[in-house]
Amino acid sequence: MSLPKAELHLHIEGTLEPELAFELAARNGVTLPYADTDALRAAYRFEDLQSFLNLYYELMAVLRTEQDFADLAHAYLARAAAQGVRHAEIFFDPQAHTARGVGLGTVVGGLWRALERSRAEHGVSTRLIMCFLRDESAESAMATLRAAEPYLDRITGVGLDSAEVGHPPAKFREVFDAAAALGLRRVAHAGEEGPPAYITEALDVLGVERVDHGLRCTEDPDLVARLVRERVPLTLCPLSNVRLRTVDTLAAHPLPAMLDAGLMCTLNSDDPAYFGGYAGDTFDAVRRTLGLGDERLRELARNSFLASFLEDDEELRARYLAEVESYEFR
Ligand code: HPA
Ligand SMILES: [Zn+2]
Repeated sequence: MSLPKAELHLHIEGTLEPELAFELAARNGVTLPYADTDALRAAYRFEDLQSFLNLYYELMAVLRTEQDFADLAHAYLARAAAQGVRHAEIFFDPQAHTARGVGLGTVVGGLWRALERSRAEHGVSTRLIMCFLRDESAESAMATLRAAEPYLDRITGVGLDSAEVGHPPAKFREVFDAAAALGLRRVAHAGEEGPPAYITEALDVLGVERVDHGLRCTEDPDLVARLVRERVPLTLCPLSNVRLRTVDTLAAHPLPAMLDAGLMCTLNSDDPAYFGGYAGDTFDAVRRTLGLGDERLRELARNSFLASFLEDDEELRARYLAEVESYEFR
C-alpha cells in the first residue's frame, strides 16, 4: 500500500535478503552454511524470538566493509520508498558487529553513505537509532555508548533489543541516563515476549518516548489506561509477531482491539527480510486479514509521523501529515 507512512521499528540487519547475503558472502570470502538462497529461506521457520535471533546474528557474518553496510541500507531504502515509506528511523546493533571485529566507524560510516543520499535518491528522510543488546552486559552497553561519541552527530537515539525475557529494562538504567545526558532520544523493545511490567519499567526507569512492540500491555488494563492517557506510541510489528509465534495467527492479532482502546499504535516491519513483508505489505496484510477500514489505516499512518523524531524538522512532519490526510484509498 502506497499510503505515506513512517517506519519507526526496523532493524537494518533484518533487511538482509538471502540474495544480498550470498552476494556479500562471495565478495568477502565468507562461507555460509546454506547451499543457496532457497536453502537459506527454508531456514526461516522460527519457534520464538531466540530461534530467529540465532539466524539473524549468524547471517551478519557477511557484513564486513563500509560498502556492505551502504549496500544493505540502500537496498532497504529503495524497497521502503516503493511501499510508501517517507521517513525511516532505522535501528542498528553495533555490538553484533564490533564483537566480530567490525569497527563502529565502519558500520556508521557505511549506513550513513546510504542515508545521507536517501532524501535525494529515494525521497525518504531518515534517522539512526543505536540499539544495545540486552542479553549483553550493562558495561558493554556503556562502552558502546562511549565508543559512539565521535558519531553522535549521525545518531538520533538509543534503543534496546535482542533476547528480552530475563533482561529487564532496569539493567540499563545507567546507560539510558547517560544517553539522555548526551541529548539522545530513547526507545526500548518491551512487552514482545517479556511481561507488561517490562513496559512500565521501560517508561519509568529508562524514560523511553516510544515502546517497541509493547504488545503484551493488553494483559494489564491499568497499563493500557496509562498508555492511552499518556499517548505513548507503540511500534507494533504484526508480521513479526506471527512469525515469532507471539500471536497464533494474523487474524488473532489484537491490533483492532488496541486501536479501539485508544492506544497510539503504529505499524512496522521489524525484520522484513525474515518476516515476510515490508511496511506496505504489512498495511496490506492487516487491511486484508484484520478488516481495518480506511480511516483506521490513515490513523496508523498519521500516528507514525506524530510519533517520529522529527522535532528538528516540523515543516517536514507537517508536509508528511498533510499527505496522509489527502491520501485517497483505492
Ligand atoms: O523483534 C526483535 N526483538 C528483539 N530483538 C530484535 N532484534 C532484531 N529484531 C528483534
Ligand atoms: Zn524489533
